[in-house]
Amino acid sequence: MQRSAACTRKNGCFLVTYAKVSTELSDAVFQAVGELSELPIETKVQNVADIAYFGYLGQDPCKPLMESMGIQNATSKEAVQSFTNLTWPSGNDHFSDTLQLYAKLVRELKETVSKMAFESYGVGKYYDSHNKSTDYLLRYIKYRVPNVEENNLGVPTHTDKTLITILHQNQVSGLEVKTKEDEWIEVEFPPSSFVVMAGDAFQVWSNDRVRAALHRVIMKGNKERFTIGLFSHQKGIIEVPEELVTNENPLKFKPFDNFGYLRFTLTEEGQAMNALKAYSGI
Ligand SMILES: O=C(O)CCC(=O)C(=O)O
Ligand SMILES: [Fe+2]
Repeated sequence: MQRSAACTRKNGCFLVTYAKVSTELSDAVFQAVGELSELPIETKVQNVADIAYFGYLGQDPCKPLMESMGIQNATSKEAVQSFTNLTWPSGNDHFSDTLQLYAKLVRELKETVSKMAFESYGVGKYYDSHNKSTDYLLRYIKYRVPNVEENNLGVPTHTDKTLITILHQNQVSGLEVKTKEDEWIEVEFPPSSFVVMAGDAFQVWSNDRVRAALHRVIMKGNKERFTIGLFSHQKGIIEVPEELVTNENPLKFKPFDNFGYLRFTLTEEGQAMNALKAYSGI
């Protein structure tokens, strides 16, 4: 299998080296979420959310290898603090300081990348108002090593429902991206690298110019895998900028409610792979 060509614009993602997150911070954040994942299950299940996947997920028979927890509104100091109070009632300043700094820096990366994307399409004037209405969810995802007779699928094939997802992993690989030619390619994360991935909301915003990355996780080897992702969603309604609607590329989507869509994808109808067209296609 090729390993270098997974993250390309054509596949809806790219790899960046981001030195603002130092090796020390990266190690500290993986250690912090490692400790979080070791807390008793009774503590972790208290992380409930209005939208299921924003909170604690685990023991799912469809995804038995995976467990995850989300910190909603993760770039707000108060939100990280109240998450920390929930999980460590006697306090854990090291956890909240580490997570806050990490979320702030990865958010800056997301902002830089989105601004560049807006400018490259000649619609930079919309960037500020778009940026103000972004919601940030920070999640860790932990994958255990499968038992001998178990399937090694960590996360089944999907696109994210986000505008942009930014992923960072410990040393253990497993993420695969599907090309337009229907080939699966494993993503290699060099040190200090992050995967920037377009989600369905970005596909809508770009009027189908950018395709949301189709991806999955396959566990290989005998080490557990951790990923930390910053998942950004749009509050309010996304309208395709009029500049991106042309005779050659007519409007493909109705005004799009990102959170409404997220809820829709958790319904039976929305579990279909063509959920985006079903929800918002013209
Ligand atoms: O763990 C990964 O690399 C990807 C996780 C993922 O695709 C997701 O949580 O949406
Ligand atoms: Fe994903």
